[in-house]
Formats: sequence, structure tokens, C-alpha cells
Amino acid sequence: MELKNNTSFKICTAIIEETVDNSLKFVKNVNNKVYSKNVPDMYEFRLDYLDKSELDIKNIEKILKNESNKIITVRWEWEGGKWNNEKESIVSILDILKRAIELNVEYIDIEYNNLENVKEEIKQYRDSLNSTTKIIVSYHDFNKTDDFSVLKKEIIDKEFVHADIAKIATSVCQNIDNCTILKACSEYESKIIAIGMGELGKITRVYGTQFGSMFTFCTVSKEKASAPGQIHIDDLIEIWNKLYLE
Ligand SMILES: O=C1C[C@@](O)(C(=O)O)C[C@@H](O)[C@@H]1O
Repeated sequence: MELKNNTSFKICTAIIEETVDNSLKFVKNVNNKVYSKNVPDMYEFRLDYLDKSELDIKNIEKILKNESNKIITVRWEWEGGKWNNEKESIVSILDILKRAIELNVEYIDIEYNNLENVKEEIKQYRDSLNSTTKIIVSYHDFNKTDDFSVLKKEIIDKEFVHADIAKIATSVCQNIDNCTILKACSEYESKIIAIGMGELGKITRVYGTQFGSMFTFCTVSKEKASAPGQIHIDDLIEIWNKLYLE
């Protein structure tokens, strides 16, 4: 996202539609500025939102082959997503992510709390194909933000065993939590996506990219936020332009 003074920060919008066609229609509408004056730099396709009737690899390929700059995420229920064992029995996450890797999708996102062998298999598959896909390893805490020393030692440094990019999204319960998130942005500059969730965490969604977070997540429609505290893209661009212009 190029701001008026040529400062550039990246914005991602999550697509949380229940069908492949609606997901692609939503992206087209966003690119045509139907919902917002500004267009994000990239899209996160949250395939965990897809209805069971949509779960066919050929159908999902229509998203994997979409020309937008994208992250493919299939978020398990135990990590705050919509994926469950019933959906997994229809088509496995591994098959979806391996197909994404084969198609050199820009990013795939896997949970830190996933099984080690699953993370290892995905990384080895990507490396074996010399795929250009980058691996994001995500950690979410919807209740708190641990101290930086705990997040660093127990989560972020361990994410890098399989990750090209580490991600933490934790709930901000007190202002010091924002300092923790921004410290993570700064300490792992350009190799991390760090977000403070909830109303109190909005400051990290405004300043995080300036401190070093690779990008931030915005919504393009008030009704379509994929996490608590996401700011509308037009509001964020207005804030950024005021911050970096006046
Ligand atoms: O992990 C993240 C970050 C996020 O939870 C947020 O807080 O904006 C939104 C999710 O869609 C994404 O996968």
C-alpha cells in the first residue's frame, strides 16, 4: 500500500466466504472498490469457512490458481477457525496445502500448535519441489498476551523451525501487551506478522508494520472481520496518511 509520501506498508484482507464462487466474487468486488475506496495488497483465503459441499480439490484449485497475491489458510477449530474433523474427512488440509505448494501460491499458513510431523511434512514437501511458496507458522491466543520473553522462547523461535515467516496474534488485555507485540515486530523485523487482537490491540494494527511486521490485516466491510479489532482499510489508510503526512 503506497501512502501519499511513498511510505509503503502491506495490508491483507481475509476472505471468509462459504463457497469458492463467492470467495472469487468477493475478491473481484474488492478489486473493483465495491466495498471500500482502497484495495488491499493481498488476500488471505480462509478455506476453513468453505461449506462441506465445496470441499473438492478441483473446486478449491479455482482459488489456488486465482491471480491475486494470496495466503492460503485452513484454520482448525481449536485455533479459532472453522475446520473440523468432518471437513478433514472430506479433503485433508495436507492435500490442500500440498496442492498450493505445487502451484507456487505466495504463502500458506499453518498453526504452530499443529502436529510436528504435519509441519515437517509440509516444509519437506515445499523444499523437495523447490516451490516458491513461503510458509507462515501462526500462533493465536484469544485470552491473553504472554510476556515477550515467553513468546520469544516458547513460540516465535520455535515457529522458525518450519516457518519462513512467524506469526503471533494474541489478545491485548492491558496496554503493556501492545508494547510486547510491537517489540516482537521490531525484534523480528520483516520476518514476522505480529498482531494484538481486540479493541485495545488496535494500536498494533496501526503501528505494527512501521515497527517491522510484514503486514497487517484489515477488513473491507464492517460485517466481514475475521478477528476481533480489525480496522476498516479506508480508516487505516486515512490514519496512516495523517501520521506520515502531517
Ligand atoms: O492469523 C490471522 C490474524 C487475524 O487473526 C487477525 O487478528 O487479524 C486474522 C486471521 O484471518 C489471520 O489468519
